Amino acid sequence: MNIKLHLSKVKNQKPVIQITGSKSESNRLLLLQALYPEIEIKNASNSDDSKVMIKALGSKSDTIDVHHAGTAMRFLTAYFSIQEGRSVTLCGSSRMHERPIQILVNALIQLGAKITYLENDGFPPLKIKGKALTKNKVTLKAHVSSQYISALLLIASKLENGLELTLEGEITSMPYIKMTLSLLDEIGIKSTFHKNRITIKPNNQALNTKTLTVESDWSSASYYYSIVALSDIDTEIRLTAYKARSLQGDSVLADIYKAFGVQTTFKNNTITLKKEAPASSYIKLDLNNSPDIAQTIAVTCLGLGLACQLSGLHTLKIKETDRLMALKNEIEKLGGHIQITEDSLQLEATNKINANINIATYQDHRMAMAFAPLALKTPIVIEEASVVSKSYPSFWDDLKHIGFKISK
Ligand SMILES: O=C(O)C1=C[C@@H](OP(=O)(O)O)[C@@H](O)[C@H](O)C1
Ligand SMILES: C=C(OP(=O)(O)O)C(=O)O
Repeated sequence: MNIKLHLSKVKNQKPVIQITGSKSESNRLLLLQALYPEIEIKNASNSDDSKVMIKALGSKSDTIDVHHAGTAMRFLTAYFSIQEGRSVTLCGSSRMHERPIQILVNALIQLGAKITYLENDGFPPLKIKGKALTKNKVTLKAHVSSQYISALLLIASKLENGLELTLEGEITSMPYIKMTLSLLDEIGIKSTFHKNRITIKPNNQALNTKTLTVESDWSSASYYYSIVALSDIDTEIRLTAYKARSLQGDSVLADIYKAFGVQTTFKNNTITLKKEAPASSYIKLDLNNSPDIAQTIAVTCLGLGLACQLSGLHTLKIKETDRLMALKNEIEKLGGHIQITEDSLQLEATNKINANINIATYQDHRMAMAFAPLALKTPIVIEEASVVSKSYPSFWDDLKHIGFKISK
């Protein structure tokens, strides 16, 4: 369903929004909980991707459908590879069947796993016959998706001889690898990461019972950073529940949005975003470590009429959609001038945004959420608005709470 958005001003009572738990942290902890039931999880994400993960891990079926959830696809491929005696078909949405998985599958096969492709080589759906994996050394190309690496790390302590993983080439989305290692550390599984080699010892004993509280999702916070950046000086929005030391790479937003005049303060698990100054005139960023906020930042720049140069975007083409192409199409409809390459985008400064444009969302939650803040500049229509549930089901309700007018 399409929705029309309009917002003249954020409601001025300093609204507080409770954001659901990080889907990245949740999907890691859910998998670890399946391996180590001693773990208790608080503030887990209510996203579709986490619901898919919960359902898959609890399912006895021989066919598991992960829909659009990349983390579920990659993490469960590793998980089912070590479920001895179990045979499953792991499939997803039509887009999931276009998202590459060969690097992970090859690594698991090197460790002894039995995995075959049911349609196209290198892509889901997969047939996985679970067995004990006894080999422990594997080398993997690290520039395509960090999810392959996290998938192996999550099961590493359950491999008979642990894991010695060598990463080849430039490492993409590094904070997500560090998040995986930090969560393992929190539950008592130690690792070493020297140069390009990660080592984890086997652990087949029960862990000490442990409750972990998932921090709220920083990628979801990005849309509020954009809203505040596009608002008048002194506009404030509060978001909860965040931690002083985040495991999420997208917490870099607090630094990045200073250039847009947005200051972040942290108090009692709440962050306050406040527009304090005009934005800089030009934005140049390498987003290799935080690819999920690229769309948000590009649209903030468009809304503020700023030129920007974003690099490190080579993974965007294999996400929920080809995000570079999708951004180009929709920004051009709005009257923006944008050039894209395989791994970057360049936006020219524009001072006019076309009104009442229908923004296509390409089954990508982040397309819908990234363009919504533009309603502060001009009325805008978001097509297939329900896509947001992949990571942030209450997004539209929360926008209403801060004053957005939303009509069907
Ligand atoms: O491990 C994770 O939770 C994620 C890793 C990133 O993917 P890539 O490593 O494929 O860039 C990110 O884009 C995705 O939303 C979540
Ligand atoms: C890329 C994303 O998710 P995934 O790869 O897990 O589908 C995302 O949430 O932006």
